[in-house]
Amino acid sequence: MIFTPASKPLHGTINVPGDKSISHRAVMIGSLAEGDTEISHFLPGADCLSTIECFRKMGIQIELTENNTHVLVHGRGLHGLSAPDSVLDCGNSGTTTRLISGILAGQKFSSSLTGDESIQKRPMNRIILPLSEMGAEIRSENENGCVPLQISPSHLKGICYQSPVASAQVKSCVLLAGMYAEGKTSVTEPALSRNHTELMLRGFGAEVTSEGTTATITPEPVLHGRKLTVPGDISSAAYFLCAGLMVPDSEVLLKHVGTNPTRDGILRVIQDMGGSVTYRRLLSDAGEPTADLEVRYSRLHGTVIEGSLIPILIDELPIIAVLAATAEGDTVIRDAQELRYKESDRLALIAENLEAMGISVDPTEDGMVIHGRRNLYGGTPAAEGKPLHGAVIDSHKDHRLAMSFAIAALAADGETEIRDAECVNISYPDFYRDLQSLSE
Ligand SMILES: O=C(O)C1=C[C@@H](OP(=O)(O)O)[C@@H](O)[C@H](O)C1
Ligand SMILES: C=C(OP(=O)(O)O)C(=O)O
Repeated sequence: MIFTPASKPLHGTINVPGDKSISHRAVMIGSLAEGDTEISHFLPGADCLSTIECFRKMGIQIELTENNTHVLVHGRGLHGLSAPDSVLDCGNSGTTTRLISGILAGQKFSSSLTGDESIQKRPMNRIILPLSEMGAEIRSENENGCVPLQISPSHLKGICYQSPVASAQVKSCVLLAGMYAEGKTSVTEPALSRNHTELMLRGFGAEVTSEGTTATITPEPVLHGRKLTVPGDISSAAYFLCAGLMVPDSEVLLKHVGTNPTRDGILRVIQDMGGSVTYRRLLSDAGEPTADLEVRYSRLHGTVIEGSLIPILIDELPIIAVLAATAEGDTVIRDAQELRYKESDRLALIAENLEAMGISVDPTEDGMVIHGRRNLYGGTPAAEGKPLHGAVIDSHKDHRLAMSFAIAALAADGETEIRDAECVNISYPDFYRDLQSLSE
């Protein structure tokens, strides 16, 4: 797909699609609840649809309406899943694979799960190890620490797990398995990752406590089906936040964005870089805060992004790197080695693609230094003086790279071609339509 530079300021309002993490969890926890769960503003991305298909295969009736953004889950209780008659396909979704494994470890039936080419390369030992410690029978079929995974019934016992990584998927997997264990289960992480599982389990009636970076669950909760509205995904809003900041004289309003403090690292970084974002209409539902975010073009400078900030902006690092490329001075990213284990090696591909667009980048083992070119950006959206060069970008079918470089193309001095651009379907099916709407 071909992208052209912005020829005028971006203006408009985006109804940000539902949060991917929360959409997955609503289907999973709703399936294990007693009675119906009605989910509004569900994200109809391919990843969340994979989660729905997996639960349908285990006997849960799930109805989709309103262009798949309204979901009715007929929950069957904590022990109401039935044995799937074929392998569970998690598609491209790490969240589906890791969270569902925790649930499957507690079932009285055997199951196997797999996913696409990218999922087959992603590390699963990070969940196999703690689940095995709980007594689960889980193994990687090819003994390479990846899917396909085989899970057989077993007796689980609660553990206190010290996770070596700040990963919400690992934490959630262990907590979900903890619902079926004997005794309490707790997970301590090196830094706090997104806490949607803890908040949602609590909202459905489970006893889950959080103290610092430790979350603890009491087993055998009775979960009650409920109505919930999924906040807009800050990871999707991120592309338009950055576009609005980058293109001179732009002003964009992003509606009903989730601003949970375990997800809002990008807003902290933008503030640190000198960006203007105004919060309006602040609301909160079951512990999940939301706001309308108004973003304006700003003259940005480089910053340092490291430590406990990393897990709270992990999926936004590709677009933050693009933003940094258009800022004045250097931006340093450290402690982000986790980015190598996503849908692609995002650290390598961010650096490679920014360089293809004329930005000088010094890659490191756990991050990079980006030498921003803001000083070359003349302060008008005209093609002359743009900080980046148009280039051919290989997304490696990674949705976050495709979207990040579609935004980079706005600040480039010629056409940019993005390969496999349709992969945005994973987390933001209407991304290109929404992007286009800001230039009309
Ligand atoms: O729990 C979740 O919903 C997610 C956790 C993060 O992964 P890790 O747990 O691997 O950090 C994130 O990158 C992913 O997009 C969604
Ligand atoms: C890493 C991501 O998702 P997942 O781990 O669920 O595949 C992502 O959406 O950027």
